[in-house]
Amino acid sequence: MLLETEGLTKRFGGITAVDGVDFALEAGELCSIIGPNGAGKTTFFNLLTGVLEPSDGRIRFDPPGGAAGTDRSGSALDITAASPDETALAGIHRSYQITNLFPTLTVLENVRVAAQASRGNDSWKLWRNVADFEEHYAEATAILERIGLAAEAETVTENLSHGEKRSLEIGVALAGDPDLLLLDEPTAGVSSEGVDEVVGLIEDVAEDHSVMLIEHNMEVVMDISDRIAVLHRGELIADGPPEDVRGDPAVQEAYLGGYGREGAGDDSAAGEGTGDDTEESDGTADRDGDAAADGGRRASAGGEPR
Ligand SMILES: Nc1ncnc2c1ncn2[C@@H]1O[C@H](COP(=O)(O)OP(=O)(O)OP(=O)(O)O)[C@@H](O)[C@H]1O
Repeated sequence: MLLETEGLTKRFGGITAVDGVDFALEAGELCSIIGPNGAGKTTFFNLLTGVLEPSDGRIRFDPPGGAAGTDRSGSALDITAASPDETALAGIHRSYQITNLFPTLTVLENVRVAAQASRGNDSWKLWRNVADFEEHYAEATAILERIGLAAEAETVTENLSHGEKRSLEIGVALAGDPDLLLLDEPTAGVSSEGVDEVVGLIEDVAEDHSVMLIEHNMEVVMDISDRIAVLHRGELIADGPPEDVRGDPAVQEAYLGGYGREGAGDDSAAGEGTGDDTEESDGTADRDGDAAADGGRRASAGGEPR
């Protein structure tokens, strides 16, 4: 098992955002995490990457080649209390829901800086070794080729299209050659033509990485996932292959609201669990319910001290 959580729980005051989640990911899997707004998906990612410390439970990570920077427990690393730097060094990288790029740096520089940072404690010793510096450029250039942005290497990042920025975020997450990539809504806000490109990139990246994906676009989720895990009010209510999850009555009730059910068109949308107000033509869940509260909450979630 590459990643395993046991009774993973996060409480914020009276709210239990992640509630006793037992989850396991095999190496090589592409697993989507779905669920209504506020279900605990981003909190789950924040726990796995050390942005938040669990209130309860454990997280173990067993990268194929081993990893430095965290305590070992048995054969796997116990990363329950690891910091974001430590989880990154262990081999878990992520892309963010809200862009995490340096807007005024070039596309190449964004990936190069990430490649350098992924080397952990050596990253600040810029003068240490010119060869290392060259290596970071070479890695960044190879990543730009892979994500289809080689021609934009010298473009200032803020001038990229939204879809290109999302691809670049995946490129940044790829720097340092992680074992597990966590992608938080990589198609959010991307135009329908752009979505195909981002999805193609995710499929390509999943060829040689394990991937966990938070995604509201059910067309995308059903199409590319090996497995789907469904969170509802912090609890894992379903976990299995797309065809099983799609037909699961509890999932239909909590989130899908008719999506993929017999008689419903494949363009029906996942929703908020009411099944009555979320029809959209692109198969994307309605996420507008409490946009204002959402924005404020995310700002505080991202900045919460450990
Ligand atoms: N830093 C925080 N402080 C207090 N409450 C929080 C914090 N972060 C998240 N929450 C609460 O935890 C619950 C789960 O939020 P989370 O952002 O993980 O859900 P989500 O499934 O990612 O939602 P979305 O699809 O809207 O991104 C919500 O009730 C949210 O308000």
